[in-house]
Amino acid sequence: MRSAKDFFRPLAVGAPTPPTEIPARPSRAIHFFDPSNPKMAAKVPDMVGSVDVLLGNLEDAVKADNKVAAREGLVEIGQNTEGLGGPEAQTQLWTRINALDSPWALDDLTTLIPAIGHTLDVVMVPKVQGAEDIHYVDRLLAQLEAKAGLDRPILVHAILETARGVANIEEICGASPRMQGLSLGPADLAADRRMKTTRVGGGHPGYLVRQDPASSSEADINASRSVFQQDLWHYTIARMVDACAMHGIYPYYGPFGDIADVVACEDQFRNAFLLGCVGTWSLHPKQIAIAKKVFSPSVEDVAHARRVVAAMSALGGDGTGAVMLDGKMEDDASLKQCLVMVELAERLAATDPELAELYAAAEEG
Ligand SMILES: CC(C)(COP(=O)(O)OP(=O)(O)OC[C@H]1O[C@@H](n2cnc3c(N)ncnc32)[C@H](O)[C@@H]1OP(=O)(O)O)[C@@H](O)C(=O)NCCC(=O)NCCSC(=O)C[C@H](O)C(=O)O
Ligand SMILES: [Mg+2]
Repeated sequence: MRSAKDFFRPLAVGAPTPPTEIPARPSRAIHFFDPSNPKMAAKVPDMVGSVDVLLGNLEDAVKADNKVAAREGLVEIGQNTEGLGGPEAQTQLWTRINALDSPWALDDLTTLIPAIGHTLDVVMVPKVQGAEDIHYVDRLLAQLEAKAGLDRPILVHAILETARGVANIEEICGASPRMQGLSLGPADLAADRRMKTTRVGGGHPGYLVRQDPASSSEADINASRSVFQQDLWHYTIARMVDACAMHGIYPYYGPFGDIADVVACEDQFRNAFLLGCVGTWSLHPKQIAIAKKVFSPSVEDVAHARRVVAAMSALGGDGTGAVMLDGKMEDDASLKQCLVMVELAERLAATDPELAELYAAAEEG
């Protein structure tokens, strides 16, 4: 275990100082593209400015024969795309490297950091099993940053895709000051857990609770009864939210593979938003708008939150006391929730003019 005094010291001579806080940059949609796919790569410049994060995916969904082309394609994009990546950019540049036990992960990092380390904001690491995986990436990044002369640390994001990773979730989140967040990897996680599903994220019609029968007679048991589909991912997302909040980092949903079902996609994203996630992955251009809508607080919620803040301020501004608003009691605890909402809205509005206009109109109206 590292001593508390060493925790914020660089892990290599000449590497940038690790961050003491992870900036809350907008990251509602982490849009995945395959840099070896010319059609997808061609769309990247037009997406800059309108999506919070563009992620060059090097891992699953990229064919083995294209691994080198994907890495080189990402270098080309990172070096030549105006406005993409870096601390001031509206659109961050992330990558998902190959798994640490694969033949490609080492070359991914040793190629990308010298070539585009100055614009690369976050490295997403798949199939993280425990703190040891983060420690390995942490040290290697420090060495590569020092060698490349970078002046800011690249952050690390872990995907939860194994039962061991979920069991070690708190130690993963706290393994390095570089840890930026966690995403759910529902497809790999389902396989590792031996869940009996075949989907990439989302619900399952068989995972349900049925209304009690009117009586224990055979007729009533076989009668039609309401069923309520449950969320397969609730437990894991809730664990992620708590572990991330405890460590001051950010939880994200992950992939929703049924690209055609935009309605269920929105529902699944909203569940994650309500539980505390700050964003999700987008696999197809049409999922970007869904993610941006869901992970931005609604105009109605922001308007209500502002009213609570104003009512509690009128009471003295120190959070003590209680008021009635629309028949409901508001106090310090609801004020704190409302401040989460208002602060998120302000942060998003600062980089999203459309949203800024909507929130401003609600304030005036
Ligand atoms: C899912 C797709 C294979 C669908 O592609 P396609 O059939 O080409 O869709 P469309 O014909 O509707 O595409 C319309 C045009 O848009 C371009 N396109 C498609 N997707 C993207 C994209 N992500 N970024 C940019 N541009 C995109 C198409 O090229 C078409 O262009 P044009 O012909 O010029 O009009 C495809 O969307 C895709 O591969 N998406 C990414 C998949 C991915 O990244 N998967 C990995 C993440 S999920 C995962 O790994 C699981 C996880 O780890 C876990 O364990 O749970
Ligand atoms: Mg996966």
